[in-house]
Amino acid sequence: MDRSSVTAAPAVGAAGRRRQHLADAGFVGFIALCIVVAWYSLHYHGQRLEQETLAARAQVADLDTQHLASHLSLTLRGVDLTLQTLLETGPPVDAVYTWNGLLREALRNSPQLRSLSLLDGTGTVIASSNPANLGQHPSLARFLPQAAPFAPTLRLGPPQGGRDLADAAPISAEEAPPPLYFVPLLRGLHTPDGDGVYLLAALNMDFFTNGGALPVRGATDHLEVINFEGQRVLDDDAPRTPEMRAADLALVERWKAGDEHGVVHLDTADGATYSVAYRLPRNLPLGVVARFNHAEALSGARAERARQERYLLPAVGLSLGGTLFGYFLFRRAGRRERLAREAAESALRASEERYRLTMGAVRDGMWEWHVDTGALCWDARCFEQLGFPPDGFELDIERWKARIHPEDHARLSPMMDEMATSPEGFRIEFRMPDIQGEWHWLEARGKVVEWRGDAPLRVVGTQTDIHVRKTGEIRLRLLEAALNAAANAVVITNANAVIEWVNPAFAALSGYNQDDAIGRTPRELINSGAQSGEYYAALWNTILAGDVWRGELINRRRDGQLYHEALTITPMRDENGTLDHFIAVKEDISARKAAEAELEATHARLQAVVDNFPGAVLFEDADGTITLANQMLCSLLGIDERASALVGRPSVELVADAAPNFTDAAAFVARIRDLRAAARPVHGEELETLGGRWLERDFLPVRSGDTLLGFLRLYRDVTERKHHEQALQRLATLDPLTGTWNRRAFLERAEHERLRYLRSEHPASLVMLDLDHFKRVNDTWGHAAGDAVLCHFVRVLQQRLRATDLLGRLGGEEFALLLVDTTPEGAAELTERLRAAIAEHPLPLGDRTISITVSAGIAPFVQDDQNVEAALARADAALYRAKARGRNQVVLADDECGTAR
Ligand SMILES: Nc1nc2c(ncn2[C@@H]2O[C@H](COP(=O)(O)OP(=O)(O)OP(=O)(O)O)[C@@H](O)[C@H]2O)c(=O)[nH]1
Repeated sequence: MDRSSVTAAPAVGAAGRRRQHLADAGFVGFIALCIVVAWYSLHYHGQRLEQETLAARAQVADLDTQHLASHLSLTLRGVDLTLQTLLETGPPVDAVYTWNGLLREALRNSPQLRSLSLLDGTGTVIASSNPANLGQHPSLARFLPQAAPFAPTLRLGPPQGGRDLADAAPISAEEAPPPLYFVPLLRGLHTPDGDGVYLLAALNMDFFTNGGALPVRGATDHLEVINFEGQRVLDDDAPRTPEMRAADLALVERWKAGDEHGVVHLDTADGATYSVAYRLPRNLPLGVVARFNHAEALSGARAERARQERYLLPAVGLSLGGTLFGYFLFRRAGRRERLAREAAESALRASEERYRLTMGAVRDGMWEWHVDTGALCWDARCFEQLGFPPDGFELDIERWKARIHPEDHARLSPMMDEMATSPEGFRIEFRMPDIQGEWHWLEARGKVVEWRGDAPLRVVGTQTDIHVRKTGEIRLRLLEAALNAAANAVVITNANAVIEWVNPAFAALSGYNQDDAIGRTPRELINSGAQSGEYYAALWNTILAGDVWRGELINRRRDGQLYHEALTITPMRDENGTLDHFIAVKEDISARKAAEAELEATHARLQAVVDNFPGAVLFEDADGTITLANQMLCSLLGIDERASALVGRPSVELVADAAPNFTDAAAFVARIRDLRAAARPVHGEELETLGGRWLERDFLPVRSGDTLLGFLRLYRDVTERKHHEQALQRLATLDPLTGTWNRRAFLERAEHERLRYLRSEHPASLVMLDLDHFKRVNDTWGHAAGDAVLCHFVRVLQQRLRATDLLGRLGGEEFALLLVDTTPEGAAELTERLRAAIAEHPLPLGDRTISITVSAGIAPFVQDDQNVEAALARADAALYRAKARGRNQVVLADDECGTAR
C-alpha cells in the first residue's frame, strides 16, 4: 500500500464537506430559482392576461363596429327606400300641400329622421314635414357619393349643426358636432316636365346615440362614425385631438385603398395608447371606428395582477423560505450525524489502512462482498495479481463465479457453508484467467463481519497470488510422477552422498527400496569393488568440480549378483552456488554388455573362419566401410598391407589401390561400382592380373529382411584352372602340327563369317589349298620331313596373310583359307602370290632343300550357299581343276555354274 493511500481518509472528509457545501449552495440556488420562476410566471401570466384582455376588447370593438355599421346600413337603406318610394309614387311636384301631408305621414314612420323635405330643381324646399323648412335653400355641396344632379342615388351630406334645415349651420371637418346636429340625405329624381326634384331627409344622429343603436361605452371607450372626408358624423363625446383627427384621415386612406376592417394602434402625445377597430364598408358612405384606451381596458386586469403580486409572491416567498429554513435545520442535524459517522469511518479507515499496509507488504489484495446485493469489490492489488489495471473488469459475485475455472467450482459450495458456520472464516484456492487469458492460481481467505440475523450480510477478506507456488507444486508432482515412472533408476543424494530419494526403478535395479536406501550411501549399498580407487577418485573430482560425470560401473545387487550400469551424475547447487545435491541417473546395461560380449565372441569366431578361408574375403557395410577382411585379400589383390589395417577404411580406397594390378584397371573400378549399385549377387567373374594370374570373384549383397547390411566379396586364385582350360581349348580348336585352326574350328569360324557376309554383303572368298605330290615327299624324305614341309608351308602362308584372314588345316596336306572383305579378283591375286611364294621358298633340310608347290581353288561366298560346306565344295571343285590342269596353279570357281576359270 503506498503512502498516498494512507492520507486518503482526511482528503475524503474534506471532499465530503466540499460536496456538502456545494449541495447547500445548490439548494439555496434552487430556492432562489424557484422565487425567480414564481415571479416570472406571475409576470408572464399578468402579461398574458393583459394581452388577452386587449385582444378580447379589440374583438368586442370590432363587433361593435360591425354592429353599428350594419345598423347604419339598414337605416340608410330604409331612408333610401322611403325617399325612393315617395319620389316614385308621390304626387306631382306642384301638389305641395299633398306633399307636405305625405312627408309628415312618412316622417311618422321614420323615427331616425328629423324631417323630410321636397326640393325643386333650384334646391329650394317646396314641401316639408317641417313647415319651418319651406323656402329654405340648403347647400347641396359636398354630398357623397358625387353624382349628377337629380341622380336617383342616396347621397350623404356633411353634418349640419342645428335641429333642421331651418336652423342648419355648417360644421367644419375639424370641429366636433354641436349637441344638436343632423346629417342630410339626398335623393334626386328627374321629372318629365322639368329638370327634376330632390327629397332631402335630415338624419337624426341622436337616433343612434340615444336610441340604443350604440352600445354602452366606458369613459375612455369611444365609438364614432366618419364620412368619406374623415369628418365625424357621429360620436359619443370622444376626445378630439390632432392625433385622433390624423388617425381618422389615415383610416380614410385605408378606406380608399379598399381596407374594409381591422384594428390599428394609436399612441397619443399624452402617453395613452389606443386600439382602433374600424369597419369601412365599400357600399356605405359612412365608416365606423371604435377606439378604446389600453389603460382603461387593462385597469381590471392590472388590478388583478397587482392583487396577485401583493398576495401570491409573498406566499411563495414564505413557503420557499420555510423550505429553506427546514432544509438547513435538517442539514444541521444531518451534519452532526455525518460528523459522527465520519469519525467512525475515519477510525475504521485507519484500521483498514493499517491492514492494507500489512497486506501491501505481503502483496495480498483485499476484497469485500455484500451478500444481500451480490456486490463484490476488489482493491487494485486483486486486479494487479491478474495483470489488470484497477477496476479492470466489472465484478459482482455472479461474475466472479463465472470467471472461476470449471474444475474449481466444486469447491465453492463448501466455501459458502464454511463461511456461514466457521468463526475462523474460510479459505479457497481457485483459478481465474489473467489478462492474457491464462489460468492463474489465487487463494481467497474471508470472514463474515456483518450479519443479518443468522444470515451473513458482509464478508471481507484477502486474495493471495499463489500461482508460482501452485504451479511449482504441480510441476513437482509431475516431475515426481515422471521420475517414478522412468525406466532409469534415479538417486538423489546430499552433498555427502547420503541418499535422500530414490525412484522405484532403483529398487528394481539394485534390490533396495526407498526405505532401505534413504539415509545410506550408494557405496554402502551397491559397491562391488570391481572399479579401482582411482576410478572413483576421478568420478568425485569431476562432480565436486561441478561438472557432470558419465561412465559405466559394475555394481552389486542386494542378492549379490553383479550388474553393469551406465551412470550419469549431475551436481546441483543451491541459490548461493553451493553444491548441495547430486542426481544420479542409472541405466541397467547388463543385457547390453552381455550382448556386446557375445557379439565380440561371434566376431572373433567369424574372423577365425575368414582368416582360414581358402580365398580372399572382404565385407563392406552399406555405407562402404570395410568391416571384415582377411590376409588372403591383400595378397590376391596385390596390396602390401595387413588385413586388420583395412577394417574401418572405405572400400573405394581398397579398390583404387588394387585396380592398377589388373589388366584393365578402369574396368575393375567401374565393375565394382556397378555391382554395388545393382546390389544383386554375381558369382564367378574372372579377372586377369598383370602378373598373369587369374582371379575369380563372387559379389554378394547381404540383407537382413529388406535392409541391406552390406556386400560380401570373395576372391579365389583360379590361375591353374584357367591355364588348363586354355590348353584344352587349344587342343580342341588348333591343329597340333601346324598350329592353325583344325577343321571343326575353321568351319565354325567360316560359317560365322558367311553369316556376317549375308548380313553385310561384304565380299569374302574361300580358298582350298593342296600341296602337290606330297606323297612323294613322304616317300622320298620320310614322314618327319613331310611334317616339316607342312609346317614350313604354313609359316610361308602366315607371313603373307592379314590378321583377319583365317587359315585352317582340313586334313592331311589339305588347307583352307578364308579371305574376309576380299573380292574374287583380290582373292585370286593373293592366292597367286601365295602359290608363287611357296614355289619360291623350298624347305631347307640339311644341306639340301625340298621344293614344293601348291594348287588352289577359289570360291567367293554367294547368297545361294546354304552353308559353308557348299562354298567349300565349290572351292574344292576349282582345286580339282587346278590339279587337273597340271598343278601349281590357282583356279577361280565360276559364280554361276561352279565351273573354274
Ligand atoms: N608326312 C606326312 N604325310 C602325310 C600326313 N598326312 C597325310 N600324309 C601323306 O600325304 C600323302 C598324300 O598323298 P595323295 O593324297 O596321294 O596326294 P599327292 O601325293 O600329294 O598327289 P596329288 O595330291 O595328287 O598331287 C599320303 O601319302 C599321306 O600318307 C602327315 O601329317 N604327315
